Amino acid sequence: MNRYLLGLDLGTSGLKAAVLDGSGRMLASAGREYAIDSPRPGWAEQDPQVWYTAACAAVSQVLAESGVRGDEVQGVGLAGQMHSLVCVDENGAAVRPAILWADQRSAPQVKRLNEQIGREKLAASAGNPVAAGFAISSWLWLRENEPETVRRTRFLLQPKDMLRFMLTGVIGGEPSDASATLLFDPHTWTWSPVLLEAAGLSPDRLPPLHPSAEVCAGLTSAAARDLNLKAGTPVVYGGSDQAVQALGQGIIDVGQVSGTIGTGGQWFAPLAQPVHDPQLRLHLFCHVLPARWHLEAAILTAGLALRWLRDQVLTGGGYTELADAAAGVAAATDGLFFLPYLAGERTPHMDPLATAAFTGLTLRHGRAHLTRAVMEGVVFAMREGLDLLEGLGVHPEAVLACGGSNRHPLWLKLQANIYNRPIQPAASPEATARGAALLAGVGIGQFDSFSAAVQAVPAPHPAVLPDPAEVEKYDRAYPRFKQIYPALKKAE
Ligand SMILES: Nc1ncnc2c1ncn2[C@@H]1O[C@H](COP(=O)(O)OP(=O)(O)O)[C@@H](O)[C@H]1O
Ligand SMILES: O=C(CO)[C@@H](O)[C@H](O)COP(=O)(O)O
Repeated sequence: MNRYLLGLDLGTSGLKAAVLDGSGRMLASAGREYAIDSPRPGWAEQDPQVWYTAACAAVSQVLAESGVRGDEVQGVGLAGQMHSLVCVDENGAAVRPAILWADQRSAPQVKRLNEQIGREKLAASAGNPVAAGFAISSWLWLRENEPETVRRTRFLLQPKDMLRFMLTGVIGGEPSDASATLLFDPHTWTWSPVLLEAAGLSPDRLPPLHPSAEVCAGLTSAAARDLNLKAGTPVVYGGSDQAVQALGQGIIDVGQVSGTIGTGGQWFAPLAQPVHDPQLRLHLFCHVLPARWHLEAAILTAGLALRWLRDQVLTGGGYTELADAAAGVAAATDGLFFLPYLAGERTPHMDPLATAAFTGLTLRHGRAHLTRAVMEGVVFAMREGLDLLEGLGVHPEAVLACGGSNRHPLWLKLQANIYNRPIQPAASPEATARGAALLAGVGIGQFDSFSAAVQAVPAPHPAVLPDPAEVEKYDRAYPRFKQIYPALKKAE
């Protein structure tokens, strides 16, 4: 009997599935998109049933495309969008739609929580800043606005924990996602008494926690029928999409660092000890490996800024055409800068009200200059995250570049020159679904270690090296970029 692994990546805009063979090589991947519901401005919700339906469709397709039979799948792993809140009743049924990480309704609760707990206590208990859309903040909003939801809620879950419950009938959680709720203490790997008290929650309202790679339970007969898999197939606890993506890219050891420019931007740096930014501009979360943490910088609008420019401003072009033209104009083009805070910002400002701006516009500037400024602005914003990592002792020799931005050489060159480091473009698409399947492989004993699991991750493409002349230009421009946010804040 062949031994195949299935990984499910429950993302914000869709669910992806991947099938790996026994060595960890990806045979096929497939996905289904879904909407983000916004019943009021600033709200972002999804009905968990939509995730389940997407999982059924994506799994059917990936089995068909890989030629793997459902009964040949030996283990299922999960990854999920982080921070979000799913409230379920005593039968595990969703009490209301999930409130997603992108939801901004809880900004007033965040402000109050910060005042009530204070930065020092927050740093000691959670090692993290609180943000709107994190489970703790959304829960505090529910307490003030939906008492009936609060009364009916038995467990607070994360999205992939909800999907796992729908697959196995078992409620549970694991550290990588738990640490991103802000109800968890990443120093002790347990729910935090300080934060639970602040949220008015008793610990039994949170799911019991298990290692990410541990088998939770087998697929129920009903789920097996819906997914065309075998009843009883083991499902592991899974992990947060950032940590599982890192596993799927082979980033498990200290010193390896990835920088992602997708819709948003993220830095991911594994740690052997928990270290947090005393000013709470970075996140400290648990990895999916035991006794390993990671620092995360989260930039809310990265590639999305180019999409905004393409769709709302310079209508009519494609990404490639725009970026090709931008490659033809000078670096840090004539003093034109773009601050990419189109939807507020997390790292470094943790300011949901931050806004975007072009500065230095003149009659000389056209499509190509605007595009270049937008792409440079995104990479400058990422550099601020890298600087914070360096301040905490993370000095990567090279950066593994991930995300849709790898599709254009200008994005890669800008990263090499603005970070002044070799950029290795990741060769592995669908790294999160791959990582989820690898986690299942560890859980069922197909791989005897995480290091063995990542052996089949494809090596990155050849590195893009910094160009000293461009590095010098960007080193001069970067301090000017950093002055824009405080200057605009002062002018408000
Ligand atoms: N051909 C291209 N040229 C330049 N940029 C691109 C190209 N294709 C994708 N991108 C960038 O990648 C972003 C999408 O990244 P991706 O990782 O696919 O998104 P997601 O976060 O939804 O998975 C786009 O918003 C765009 O900025
Ligand atoms: O906010 C974060 C990480 O802190 C995101 O990684 C979310 O977890 C959602 O990811 P996508 O579904 O957009 O990939």
